[in-house]
Amino acid sequence: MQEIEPVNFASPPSTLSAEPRALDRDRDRAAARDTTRAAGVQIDRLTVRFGERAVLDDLSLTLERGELLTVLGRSGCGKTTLLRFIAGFVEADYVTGRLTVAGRDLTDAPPHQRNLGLLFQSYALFPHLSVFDNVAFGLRARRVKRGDIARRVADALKLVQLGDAGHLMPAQLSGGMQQRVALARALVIEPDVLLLDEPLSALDANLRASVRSELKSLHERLPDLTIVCVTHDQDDALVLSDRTLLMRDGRIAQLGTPQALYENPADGFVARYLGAANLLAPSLVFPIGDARHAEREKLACLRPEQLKIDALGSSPLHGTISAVDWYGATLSVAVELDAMPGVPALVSMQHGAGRTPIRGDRVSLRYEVDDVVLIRP
Ligand SMILES: Nc1ncnc2c1ncn2[C@@H]1O[C@H](COP(=O)(O)OP(=O)(O)OP(=O)(O)O)[C@@H](O)[C@H]1O
Repeated sequence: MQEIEPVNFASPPSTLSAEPRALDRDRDRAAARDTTRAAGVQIDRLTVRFGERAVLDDLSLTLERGELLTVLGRSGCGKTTLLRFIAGFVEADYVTGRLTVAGRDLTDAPPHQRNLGLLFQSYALFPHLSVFDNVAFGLRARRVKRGDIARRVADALKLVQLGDAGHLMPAQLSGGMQQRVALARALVIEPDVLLLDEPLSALDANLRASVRSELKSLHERLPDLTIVCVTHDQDDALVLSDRTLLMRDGRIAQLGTPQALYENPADGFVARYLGAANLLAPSLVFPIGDARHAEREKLACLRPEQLKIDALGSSPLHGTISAVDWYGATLSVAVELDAMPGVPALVSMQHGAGRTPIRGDRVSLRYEVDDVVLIRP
């Protein structure tokens, strides 16, 4: 069933004159905008314990308003629990720590008072409702006026490029279009934060790429909307994120731009998680005389595209090609290093750039010493 939940429902209409309340509300909103410009979501010292186990362990995090954060990590590391905490779905008994969204302390607020849009893995829409009615659902629950509903639904559908689809039924839409309707439904309530849990995982590879671009352009068109997106997919993180949070066992392994995580991983776990990494003994890649040559506590990290295959020569890295895999535009070449048997170095090269390597070739690997990053194991 549908798991997209606009969680902010209306308070009953006031019997008092609507105008002063509306003015108050507008003034409050304006004030909130001013004072919270820099703070979209703030999490302070969050620990979630189920029994003995801390699923989230003393986690602190501040997102700027309008930032798109992707949350990555292995299965079971606590990604969904983090999202559920923000949404208000983790029972208070299990939680210590505080949550502030758009300047409001929401730690103890029930889910329906948090003004969040949720879009979870399954995007199934209500099959018996038209696209319009699916999107209008949350607004009707909040008792928004009819005319306003029509306008806001039209705006939300336009935002996801489905301005003409309001009259269609879900069964008449492709998977990608259904996912966009689900997004419109999350956005129509004008949430402060959009929480996405694996929003692309039910889509096939092509559709995934296209909905991913939609999401990116949507983020550009809604600069004030803070988005937290849990994903397993590195490409989602690389394409979408302002910043990526890589989690490990309920803690932050590294938080930064995807580029920072890729180019300057904090440790071997991060290096291996985001893209392929060659992790080598520093003595193998730094020349004698370079202080880093003698470094024993660290690993030297070189990405596959930073290695070049060369004729056997004077490079300290040499060995035998053990596999050549073709990925369309690129070739991935595994080289069993003489100095490190059993853990082949990976080289990525453009297909068609020079002679295609052949399994069994004896080769050297060239690299720039300046490209090598020293990291914790
Ligand atoms: N209500 C709960 N009671 C007990 N344990 C729970 C509860 N919710 C989650 N867990 C446990 O907490 C751990 C983290 O779960 P969570 O769903 O946050 O992981 P995840 O990183 O999102 O994993 P996945 O990528 O597989 O969705 C898991 O071991 C899970 O079994």
